[in-house]
Amino acid sequence: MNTVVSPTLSVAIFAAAQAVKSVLAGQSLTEVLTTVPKEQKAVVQSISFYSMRHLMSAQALAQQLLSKKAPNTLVHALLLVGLSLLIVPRKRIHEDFTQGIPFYQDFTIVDETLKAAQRHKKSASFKGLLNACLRRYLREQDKLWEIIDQQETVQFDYPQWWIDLIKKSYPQEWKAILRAANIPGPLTLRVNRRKITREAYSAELNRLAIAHQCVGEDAIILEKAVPVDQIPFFQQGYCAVQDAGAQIAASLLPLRDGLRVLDACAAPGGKTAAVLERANIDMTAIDIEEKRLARVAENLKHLGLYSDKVSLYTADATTQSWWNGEPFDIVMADVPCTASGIVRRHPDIKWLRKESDIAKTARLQREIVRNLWSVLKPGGYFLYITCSVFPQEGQEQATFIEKHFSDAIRLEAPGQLLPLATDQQPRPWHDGFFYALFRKAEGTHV
Ligand SMILES: C[S@@+](CC[C@H](N)C(=O)[O-])C[C@H]1O[C@@H](n2cnc3c(N)ncnc32)[C@H](O)[C@@H]1O
Repeated sequence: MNTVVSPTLSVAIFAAAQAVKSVLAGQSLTEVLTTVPKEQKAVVQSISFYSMRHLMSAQALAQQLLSKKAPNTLVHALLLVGLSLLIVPRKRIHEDFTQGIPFYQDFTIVDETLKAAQRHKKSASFKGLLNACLRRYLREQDKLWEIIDQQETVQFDYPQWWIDLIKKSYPQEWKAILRAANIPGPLTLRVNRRKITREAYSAELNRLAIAHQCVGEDAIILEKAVPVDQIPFFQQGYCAVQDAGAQIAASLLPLRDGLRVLDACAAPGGKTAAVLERANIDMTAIDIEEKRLARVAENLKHLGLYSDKVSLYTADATTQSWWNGEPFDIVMADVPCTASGIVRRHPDIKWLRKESDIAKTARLQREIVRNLWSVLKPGGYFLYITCSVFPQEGQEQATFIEKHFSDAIRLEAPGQLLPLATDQQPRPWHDGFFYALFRKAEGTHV
């Protein structure tokens, strides 16, 4: 095992501020974090994720503290990161779930943020301003919170349009849905049933005194997250990391050896692999992004699931250029969506999405579904999936499929899976997903 030397806090704060700045300019945090040196990754990720989770609060405080606009985006981002570390004790929902976000003394946070500012000429000359803002926050925090805490956006740390939409869609559960997504998701494994049974893997974890919980058919939730290289038998392909909600896909399909299955939006291949673990099927997996599709191949190889029965194509699921004309027994359409159901694992989504994106993705989803319905055999199964909690991408699309295709028969499936935070279960065991399953009536023509 490699020993990773932790960077100093100021280095981590500086890198986290760069990451926050990039997200505010529209870049995905996952993408930004790939450029962070390995030895800094864990701490930079934990600080930038925390800042993303509580960005609305930090922004509202920054607005109170600055008499005018921040001099530049780097200084603004440093202020947001410094403030988000200072508000940890106020925002802490449950001791165990802060996962890696350490408590620092207030004076340490201020000093290290100022040292971070010194790392770049654009921020070095504004150390005085940062110092004044952070110290004023410490002096006047009760008064400041009294002013900003009236705002729903601050109470929940979401943009107002998002809060309004969740409130309208789920009048009973809206608060629990919003709160759940601000708590980091657990590390969940899917046991590769080709290599070991879930029971045997669980027994192995018990032997190693690794606390865990078995959920669903193949999932194991580890009580404490660890780096993947410390997951027992991960390197040998005995398990993969996959949210328990995502694992439901394979369990809904009537899989058996010899069937022709299409995974239409496959990358990085989590559901492709889960399906291949269950039966010797003839798998066609496509994805529009070449780089992401390459990860499907890597992941299948790692799990020992890659064979000549697997065909991978970089292709657009709204076209049929990739198709050899032979219809599929099963089509799995894990369509592109706003990803509003996986915010706890990707907190930048809250700030990257715009309300207008929902209609755009919903249009693309319908285009993909229209195209894929025609590659399905009569009598075949069609599984529509999104990792969204917005009904426009879930329930409304399922209703569209039922109405638009006269040969579509809707079958039993979970529908909208909501991750809800309750006092008993502050951290839900799955992300937000939508599943609708259809059968194409027999006697229809492709
Ligand atoms: C929700 S992710 C799929 C996750 C994957 N099924 C899994 O379980 O690992 C959606 C995928 O759709 C792909 N995608 C987006 N537009 C597409 C299109 N028009 N045709 C095919 N794939 C598309 C994206 O590149 C992305 O990899």
